[in-house]
This record gives sequence, C-alpha cells and structure tokens, in this order.
Amino acid sequence: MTNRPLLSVDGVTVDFDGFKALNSFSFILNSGETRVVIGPNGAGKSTLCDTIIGRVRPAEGHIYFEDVEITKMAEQDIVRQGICRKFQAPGVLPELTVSQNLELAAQRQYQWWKSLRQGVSAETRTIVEDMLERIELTHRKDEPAGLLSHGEKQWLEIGMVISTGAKLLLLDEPTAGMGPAETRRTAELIKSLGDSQTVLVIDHDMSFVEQLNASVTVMHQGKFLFQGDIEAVRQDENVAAVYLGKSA
Ligand SMILES: Nc1ncnc2c1ncn2[C@@H]1O[C@H](COP(=O)(O)OP(=O)(O)OP(=O)(O)O)[C@@H](O)[C@H]1O
Repeated sequence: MTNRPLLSVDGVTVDFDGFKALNSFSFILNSGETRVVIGPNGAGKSTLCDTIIGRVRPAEGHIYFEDVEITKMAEQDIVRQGICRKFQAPGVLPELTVSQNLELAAQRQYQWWKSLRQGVSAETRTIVEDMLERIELTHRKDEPAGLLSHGEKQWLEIGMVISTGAKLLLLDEPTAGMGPAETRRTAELIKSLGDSQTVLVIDHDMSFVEQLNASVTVMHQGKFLFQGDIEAVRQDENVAAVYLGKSA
C-alpha cells in the first residue's frame, strides 16, 4: 500500500428533500488499501457509494479520484476513470455462460453482443481462466450463469468487478445472502488482491470485517464517526454507543 490518495471525499453533503443522508462527510482512500465502511442501518454507506460513482449528486463538497475532480462527472465517465461498483444483488447476465460474463468484464465491454461478435483475445482468455480458478468456477465455466447458486453468482460478479482491472473496486455487501464458508472464501478472494487494486467494502457482517483484517471507517447519520482497525473500532465508546452495542 502506498500513502498516495487514490480517492478523496471532501466535505460531501447529500440532501434528500432536507434529509442529509451524507453530512459533510470526508475521507481519504490510499492507493492499494482495502477499507471497510460500517455503520448502522441508514448511516449513509450506500449513498456514499452512489455518490462516488455519480449516481447521486452531492449538494456540497468535492470528490477527487487520482487528483481529477469527478464530483459532477457522468456515471460512465467515472467508470472510465477506473472505478467499478458491485451492487448488493448479483448483476450477472443469466443467459450467458460464466466464462462469457467474465470475458465481458475483462474486455470492459458492456455491449455484450459486440463482444461476442468480436471474439476474445488471448490476453482476455488468460485473465478469465485465472479468475475462474480464483472464484472456483472452472468446472461450471460453460454453463449459463443463471444456473449458479446465489453465492456462486455473487462470486462471479466479484470476479467480474476484479477482472475489469479497475483501480478502485466498490463492493456493496459482497457477502449478502452467503453462509459462513462462502463468506470466508470471499474474504480470502478480496485479500488475495493485495495492493494491486484498491477496495472499498461495505458490509454488516462483523466476522467478515474481521477476516478482511482491513482498516475500518465507521459512519453514523451521514457523518464520519471513527477510523481504525477492528479492535480499535470494538473498543471505541462512541462506536459502541451507536453501532456495536446494538448489533455485534
Ligand atoms: N433516494 C432517496 N431518497 C430519500 N431518502 C433516501 C434515498 N436514498 C437513501 N435515503 C435515506 O438516506 C439514509 C441513508 O441511506 P443509505 O442506504 O445510504 O444507508 P446505509 O448505511 O447504506 O443503510 P443500510 O445499511 O440499511 O443499507 C436512509 O435514511 C435512507 O432512507
């Protein structure tokens, strides 16, 4: 991990008809780090992701990605800067095979009919084969993605997000609906990235957060509350009062 900021969120406020889902929220993500954002329901975690990716526009504040201001950029231009987001629900194309889904992501080609027509380069094939092994889906690569289990679809989509080669991966509850074994393997997959990609993870599952062994940012009512490792988070009285005391 370097200490070079990749993403800077600076005093961002998101106002939904007078309700501040983000309230002067600031934080910095360094290149190569994995950061987990936690906080009680309604803390503003998904709104933070929506705002970074350009789906929600802040009323105040600025967002910089690699020194480029992206606050007012169109969503597709923000993606082109090198940010890729995975939503809570799997977003795979069910009628295409597992391999084809990964090929689309690796080619950063979302008009899948074009991609299928153009064929797949040797480089893409290598990326896809490597990812199939890492997400343990090689044996199902030629099956339609719609036939995968929920956990397998989640993995496929995490694999797709990684395969885009985006510099910043936003993973919104990647373990939603997974059991303990699947959750463990998801943590291993994210950890295996090392500092090759920067990852921002939102999750409620404290055992997953612990397994990731990453720095944690705690949000509450749209504001920054605390940052530290999981032990420091557990010991902080303010965090305990608003979050861990209730749900961990
Ligand atoms: N489009 C919207 N219009 C009005 N209010 C919204 C909108 N989107 C989110 N909110 C409100 O903003 C607050 C923050 O929501 P957000 O989904 O960001 O929280 P969260 O921390 O991700 O919560 P959860 O853990 O439950 O997913 C909530 O009170 C929510 O009801």
